[in-house]
Amino acid sequence: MTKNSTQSLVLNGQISRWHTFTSQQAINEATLQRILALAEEAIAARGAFTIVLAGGNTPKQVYELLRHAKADWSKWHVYHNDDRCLPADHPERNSLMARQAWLDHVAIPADQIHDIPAERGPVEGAAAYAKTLQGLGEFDLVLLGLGEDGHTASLFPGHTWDDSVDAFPVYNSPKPPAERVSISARRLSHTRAVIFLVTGAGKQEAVNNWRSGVAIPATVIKPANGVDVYVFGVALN
Ligand SMILES: O=C(O)[C@H](O)[C@@H](O)[C@H](O)[C@H](O)COP(=O)(O)O
Repeated sequence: MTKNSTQSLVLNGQISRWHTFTSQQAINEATLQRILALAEEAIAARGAFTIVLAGGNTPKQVYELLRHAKADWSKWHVYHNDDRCLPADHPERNSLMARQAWLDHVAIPADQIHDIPAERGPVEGAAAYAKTLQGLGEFDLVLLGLGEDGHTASLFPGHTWDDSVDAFPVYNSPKPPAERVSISARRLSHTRAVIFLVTGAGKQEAVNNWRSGVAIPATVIKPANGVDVYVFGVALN
């Protein structure tokens, strides 16, 4: 048995389904299988699969599993939900992590991998990415992480963000670096599926707040089909 339970909640207008796993391997494998299943569905239905990647450390092991997966990579289109305003080859860049762990090792056409040009700075990078996203319909899957303070993507507590645009500049991020580019909450919510990947005791307080109705930034992600939250090493009190 690799999964403990699934519970559904409706809080702050967000539908969330909580899936707890009994090991890091189990949560990684379940995430991999769900991504591949959603890709097959999307490609069968619409001839393409559009995925928006999470940054940070948590998803890296899943990206490493994707490196060895069998998929019709020619139909995959990859975006990022945020990135840090650092040089493109900086080890802290989310896009570099995804390329090294996975994208450099599979045959997704180069023009179907859309890094955020965050090296151009928050304003230019956001404007360029908003152009990249223009006219793109519903995403098929958005992967998201959760920060200890309840942030997701680069939507931080106490910040305001412009939901009239698809991508926006971030300043004074409490998680270094201070300057970033993020897809907006509204645009991240325009998706057929969301998986939050949440592991480790450090996320316990954020999960407790989320599940007790505190409007942490993760709660602004409100796709019509709700969000799936995959957790390991965090108690669902
Ligand atoms: O640029 C980033 O860091 C991410 O966009 C951020 O939202 C991340 O997903 C969370 O902070 C969780 O990070 P970990 O997975 O490293 O805990």
